[in-house]
Amino acid sequence: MIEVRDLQVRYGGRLVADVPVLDVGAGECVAIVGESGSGKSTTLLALLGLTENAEISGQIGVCGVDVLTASPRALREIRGARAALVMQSPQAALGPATRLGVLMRRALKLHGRDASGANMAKAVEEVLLDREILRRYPHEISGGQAQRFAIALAIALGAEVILADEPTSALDVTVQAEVVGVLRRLREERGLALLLVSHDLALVSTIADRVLVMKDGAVVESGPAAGVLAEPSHPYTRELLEALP
Ligand SMILES: Nc1ncnc2c1ncn2[C@@H]1O[C@H](COP(=O)(O)OP(=O)(O)OP(=O)(O)O)[C@@H](O)[C@H]1O
Repeated sequence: MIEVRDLQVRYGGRLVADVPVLDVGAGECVAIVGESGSGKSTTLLALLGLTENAEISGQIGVCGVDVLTASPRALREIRGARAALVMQSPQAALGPATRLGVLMRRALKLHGRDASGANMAKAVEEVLLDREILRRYPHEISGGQAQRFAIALAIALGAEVILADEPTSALDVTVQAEVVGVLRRLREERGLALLLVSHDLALVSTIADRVLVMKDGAVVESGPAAGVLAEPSHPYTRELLEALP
């Protein structure tokens, strides 16, 4: 679902992300962890061709599409429906003026998907939200509800890949556990490929198969999550682990 080779992203000549290999198959979950500024979000955005003013080299394949050479039309289909991006603060992206149900219906129609009320309610309930939320405006919901709504939208669109940036940063601990449970279930039941970006190694250890540890734009360690967490080989990974509460 995601195949990256020799990805390098530069801003003004400065290398901010250098990722030699990143693969996420259907039903797999890979996490990128690292401190603020290490290049995690840049890597995620580059996968969908969403980095502005960046110089990018290497190869990026998402859902079989070569992102760096794809037509605008192919990129729109990937970004809008097949590979969904769940941001840290999705409320800003949702805009203030339109009810969530209307937003969802528009997106579904735009991509030729099932825009029935039943399909929308099913998607919303799958992420443990009440279907009543479809009548609300974005400013009337919490950050955690907004993240779950973004995941519901991805489900309704039939996304194959979810790219999530700090998927639980806006949530309290109980809701965090619920969202992680939802993501885990989605990958098991729907074979979704998940790429998560997180500071939170504890969260990562409960859901990811593999982990990439980034520092100053470079991947300093990668491998199966259990191995990296149990026996980190890089001092930086040990530091991240020791910083856990
Ligand atoms: N549009 C941009 N123009 C110039 N530099 C940028 C741009 N976006 C990010 N950077 C720089 O790239 C580096 C990596 O940033 P990035 O947001 O990818 O890190 P991160 O690991 O995701 O951090 P955080 O956890 O805080 O989101 C930082 O030094 C940042 O200042």
